[in-house]
Amino acid sequence: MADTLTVKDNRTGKEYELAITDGTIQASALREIKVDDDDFGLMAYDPAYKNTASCRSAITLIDGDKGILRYRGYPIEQLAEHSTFLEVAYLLLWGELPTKSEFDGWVDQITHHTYVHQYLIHGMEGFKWDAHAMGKLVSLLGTLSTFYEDSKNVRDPAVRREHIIKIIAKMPTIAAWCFRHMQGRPYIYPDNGLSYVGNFMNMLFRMAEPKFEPSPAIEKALDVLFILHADHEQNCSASAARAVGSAETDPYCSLAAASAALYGPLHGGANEAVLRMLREIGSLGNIPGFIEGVKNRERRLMGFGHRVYKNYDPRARIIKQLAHDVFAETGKNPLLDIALELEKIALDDEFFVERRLYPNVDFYSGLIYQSIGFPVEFFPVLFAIPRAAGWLAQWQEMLMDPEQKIARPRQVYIGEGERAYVPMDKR
Ligand SMILES: CC(=O)SCCNC(=O)CCNC(=O)[C@H](O)C(C)(C)COP(=O)(O)OP(=O)(O)OC[C@H]1O[C@@H](n2cnc3c(N)ncnc32)[C@H](O)[C@@H]1OP(=O)(O)O
Ligand SMILES: O=C([O-])CC(=O)C(=O)O
Repeated sequence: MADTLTVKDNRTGKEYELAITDGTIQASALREIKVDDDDFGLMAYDPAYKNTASCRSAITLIDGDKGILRYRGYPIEQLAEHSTFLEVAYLLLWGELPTKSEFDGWVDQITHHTYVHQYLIHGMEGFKWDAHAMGKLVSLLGTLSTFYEDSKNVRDPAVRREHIIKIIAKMPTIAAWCFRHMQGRPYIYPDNGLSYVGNFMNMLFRMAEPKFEPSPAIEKALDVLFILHADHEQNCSASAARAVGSAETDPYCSLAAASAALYGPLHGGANEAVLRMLREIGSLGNIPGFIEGVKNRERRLMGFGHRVYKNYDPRARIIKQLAHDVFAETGKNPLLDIALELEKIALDDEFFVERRLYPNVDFYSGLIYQSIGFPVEFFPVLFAIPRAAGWLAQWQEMLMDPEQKIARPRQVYIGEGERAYVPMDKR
C-alpha cells in the first residue's frame, strides 16, 4: 500500500507528490522530480548518506532490524552451511547458482589465472619488511592495472569478465606474497591442483617440501569465513569501488580504492582492532573499567555496532559457532573468554541496548584467524580477498545500470561569500 509525501521546491515554489512504499520513496517518483543541472532546488543534505540510496541493486539484501542477510535471495546461513566460496562468488557475480558444468568451467578459469607477473615482486621488494599488509595490497592492486591496459575497456562485457576472473584468481597469490614478504620468507607459487583456500594456505605456510596441507576443518572454516565476508551491499568499500568505477576507471584501480576504504578501523580494519583491544584488556578483571571508558566516550568497543544492523549480525552468530570448531583443532584462543564476557556485559548494559549495538562480523573473526596462525596485521587482507567478489559484482552491476552516471555528490556550501583578494602586506 503506497503512502504519499508532498515536497516543495523552495526555489521554484513547485510541489511534488512522491509515492512511498514500505518506507522507501519509489525510484519512479524520484525520476519524475529529477532536477536538471541548473536547478539546485531539490538537493538533499544527508551527511554520510545515512538515508540515501545511491543505487538500485539486486545482489545483496540486508534487513538490519531483523538481522537478515541474503545473497541473491539465498539466506547467508544456508550458503555458509552448504556452499563454497567460489560458488558464492559465481552467484554474486552472475546472479544464479551455477550448474555442475558452469561451476567446473568457473573453477577451471579461476585456477588458470592464479599466477601473477614476476615483475610484481619488484613492487613488493620496494616495501619495508614490516609495512602493513593492507598498504601493500592497496598498492599492488593499483600496480596490476599497469599490466592490463585492455582492462580499461570497461564497457565491454567480455573484457569485464576476463578481469573479474583474473582478480578473483590473483587475490590469494598477492595476499600470500604480502604475508611471505612480511615474514622474510621466499614466495611460493600457486599450486593449481589445490582448492582455492588450500592453494592460498599452501602459499602462506609452506616451509619446505612437501606442500602444506591444512586440516580439512581449518580449510573449511576459512572457506566459510570467505563466504560470510563476500558481500554486504553498499558498505564504505563497495561504495568506493562503485564511485571510482563510475569514472570508467579500470577494475584494478577501482578495487585498490575499495581496499583502501576497507583498511580503515571503522570498516574492515576493525578485525585487527578487536584483537589489539582484547590483548590490551588482557584479563576479565579489566573489563568493567574498559566498558566505563567506552561509555565515557574515551574509546569505542571495536567489533560492535553497525550502520545497518540494529540487531545481532547473522554472520557474527555463525562465526562465534565456527570458532568452537576451529578451537577443537587448534586449542582454545585464550582471548575468547574476554570476548564472551565483553559481549555478555554489553548486551545487558543500557548504553549498548539503547543504541542497539551488537557484535558485528569483525568481533569474533580475529580470534579464529589468530588461532590459525595469522598475525593481526594480516586480518584485513583476509577480509579483502573474499570481499573482492562483492566489489566486482557491485562494480559490474553499476556499469550495467543504464541510469548510472559518474558519482558526484553535491554539497551545502557554508564558506565565505565573495570577497576581494587582499595583498599579503595588507593582511
Ligand atoms: C565490516 C564492517 O565494516 S562492520 C563495522 C566494523 N567497525 C567497528 O566494529 C568499529 C566500531 N563501530 C563503530 O565505530 C560504529 O558502530 C560504525 C562505524 C560501525 C557504525 O557507525 P554509525 O552508523 O555512523 O553510528 P554512530 O557512530 O553514529 O553511532 C551511533 C551511537 O552509538 C555509539 N556507538 C556506535 N558504535 C559504537 C561502539 N563500537 N562503541 C561505543 N559506542 C558506539 C556512538 O557513540 C553513537 O552514540 P551517540 O548517539 O550517543 O553519539
Ligand atoms: O555494511 C557495512 O557497512 C560494513 C560491511 O561491509 C560489513 O558489515 O560487512
